[in-house]
Amino acid sequence: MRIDVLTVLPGLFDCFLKEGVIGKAISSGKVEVKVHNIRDFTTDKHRVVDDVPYGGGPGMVLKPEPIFRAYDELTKEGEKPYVLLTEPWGEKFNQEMAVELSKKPRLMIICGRYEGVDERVKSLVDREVSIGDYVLTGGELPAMVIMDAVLRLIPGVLGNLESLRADSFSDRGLLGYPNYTRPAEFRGMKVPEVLLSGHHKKIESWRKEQSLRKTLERRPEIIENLKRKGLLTKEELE
Ligand SMILES: OB(O)c1ccc2cc[nH]c2c1
Repeated sequence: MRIDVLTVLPGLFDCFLKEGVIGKAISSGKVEVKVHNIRDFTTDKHRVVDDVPYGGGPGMVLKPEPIFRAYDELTKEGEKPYVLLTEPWGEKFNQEMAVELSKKPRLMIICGRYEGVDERVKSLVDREVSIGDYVLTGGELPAMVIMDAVLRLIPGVLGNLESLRADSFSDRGLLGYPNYTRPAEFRGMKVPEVLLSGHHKKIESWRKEQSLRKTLERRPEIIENLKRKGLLTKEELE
């Protein structure tokens, strides 16, 4: 997969693209991520990327020309990207969307700003996406959240060990089961006996039950959504 990111703050992505699972996936060539400074696609000497909104009002709006120039330049060759715009008012991002996006060969993420982008930019956009109902200073952090959730799903990115753990449970958006490690007792708090039993079938069944129980308690809408889509097995529904 290739991802092109358009942003006025490219420096925010430096650590994200160098460290951890995502950093390894990029350095190994499993995925390609290019971050582009929208300012590099301006033509005036002051490299202006935003302007005051027509009709008045607070803040500044990202101008359409530099973004269109970037899009035209970056799509001259190769497959056309599926274009996302990070916006506070976008469609709520979730695991289902992450799975869908992970199947696209190429993405472009235009990072919105709180004051917004010129409406005409949306003629380039396939999906306006929000990571939640809260005010941020820009769409760069949402872009990193989206990339992290999507890129970890690319075959080979998580590596062998981790991919064994990435079962259909987490990828259906169900909450995880409780995790423990040594010591078996700490300040009077004991690890559940089943996890010490070495009985893999019982452990797997306990973990599934814990995950379903936690999801039902904290995010019942996820269970309802999976039920509606027939994505819960008969055993899981019991
Ligand atoms: O919730 B979000 O995903 C989101 C996206 C972009 C911006 C820009 C300013 N606040 C934002 C919030």
